[in-house]
Amino acid sequence: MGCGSTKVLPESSVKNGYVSFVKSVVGYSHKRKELDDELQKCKGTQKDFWSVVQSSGVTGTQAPSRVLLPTGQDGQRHNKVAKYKAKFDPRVTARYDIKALIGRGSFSRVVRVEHRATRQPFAIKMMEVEAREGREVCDSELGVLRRVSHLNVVQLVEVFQSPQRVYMVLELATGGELFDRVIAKGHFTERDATRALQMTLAGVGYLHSLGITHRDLKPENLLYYHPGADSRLLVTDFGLASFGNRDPGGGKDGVGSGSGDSGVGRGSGRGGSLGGVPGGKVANRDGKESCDRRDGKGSGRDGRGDGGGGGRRDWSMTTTCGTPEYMAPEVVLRLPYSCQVDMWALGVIAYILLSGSMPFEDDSRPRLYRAILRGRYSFHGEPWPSVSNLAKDFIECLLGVDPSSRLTAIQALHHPWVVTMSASSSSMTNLHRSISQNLRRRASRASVPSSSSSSRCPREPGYDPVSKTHLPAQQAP
Ligand SMILES: Nc1ncnc2c1ncn2[C@@H]1O[C@H](COP(=O)(O)OP(=O)(O)OP(=O)(O)O)[C@@H](O)[C@H]1O
Repeated sequence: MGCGSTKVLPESSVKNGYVSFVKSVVGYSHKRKELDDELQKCKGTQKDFWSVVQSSGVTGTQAPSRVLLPTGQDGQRHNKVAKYKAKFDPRVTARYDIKALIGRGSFSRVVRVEHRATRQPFAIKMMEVEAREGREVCDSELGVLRRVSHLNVVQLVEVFQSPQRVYMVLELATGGELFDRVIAKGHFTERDATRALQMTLAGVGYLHSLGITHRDLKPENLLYYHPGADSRLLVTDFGLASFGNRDPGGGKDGVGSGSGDSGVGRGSGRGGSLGGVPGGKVANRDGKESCDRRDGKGSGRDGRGDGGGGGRRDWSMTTTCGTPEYMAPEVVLRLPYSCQVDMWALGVIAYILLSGSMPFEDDSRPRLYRAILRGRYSFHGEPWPSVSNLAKDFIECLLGVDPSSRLTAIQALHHPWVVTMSASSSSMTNLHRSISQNLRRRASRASVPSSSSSSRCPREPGYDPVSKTHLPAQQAP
């Protein structure tokens, strides 16, 4: 979400045409019509489906993953899938039947596949790794995915590699993005918000306990595993993730090239095993739920004890990356930062989840950054008068400009709002109407191109994007 905001990659590569999830939710039907029309026109021609999709502005980010190709175009879909299959390594197609396209990212395409022997569905994320940026994003993603095993983190099943491409076989999430569901439900309360946040916090706390910082948490990267009401939520997209200085594997995973397929299974005991992955999971795959704790926290606030475990993680990262609207002040300032940047992003997500609007938003990137640095946001307008004070306190505890003042993931899980609301069974205020209205309002504004939407974030150390000057190395936000 973010007004045509541009994701800032660790290197200077910038994702073009990044479109907000609000547009995806509200504007998709319109785009879908345009896409259908365009596909009709090029029926029988050699025009590539992807060029149609791209020129129509319907990207993987925009299109809800369930809506893959236009309906009523089955013949054409068949041709396109056939054409698309040709891009797959024969080792992959020998094992998996490519069914349909789910979406595409900056360096990737994600398809729905079926394992030929077990008929189990999976997703395959195919990443182009010939260019440096693609390889780096892939290295990062694979480095994390190889190490993780948790119910709320997307699970890697196996990997195939060639010099040009890496194919990651992942568990398939069919439940759509977090906000698809908020919109689709027609009814959304604080209890619903806390349940989504609980699952996200469990996944993020697990990552932090391994020394992994996601660095690009936002609603588009939170996918429901299945369409049912009891579905778990998965944290996905580790292209910007970092191990900081605490790489449990003793170094960044290289993707390698030209090798054969490789089982994964690291730490999860499931390497190369295709059977039973989606269905056979048990809570907390590795049996651990130790989350990070920051020293000096969790003592003075009721209900915010951290449950113990986990020492202070003091690794530092300095690279500016992420999606501007979700960037923590210390990232904006290019100060060394920690996994607490994810907690800031979760504060932004909680704010959006409860209101359908963004805490920090501005067409002008410098003004946006200025608001972030000041921690300036408000609880004015609908539906905030109907939102509980505890919910607002939760957000305030995450959107602290000083990273050490923010709750950690485990502390956030113990915040009284999360604990009481998620357990509540009484009916609560339906926030859906206000949320939808705010999302729609944003979407209509987002259709006006922003002057800052394609600008790049300079990467020099100490550069202050607000003043456009260089700051002293350790200047506090
Ligand atoms: N395991 C999965 N199951 C179902 N859908 C998925 C899965 N992984 C990714 N997707 C969907 O595939 C699409 C492309 O995802 P991908 O991670 O490649 O790119 P992105 O996150 O949209 O963009 P970028 O990587 O540039 O940030 C998205 O719509 C995403 O929701």
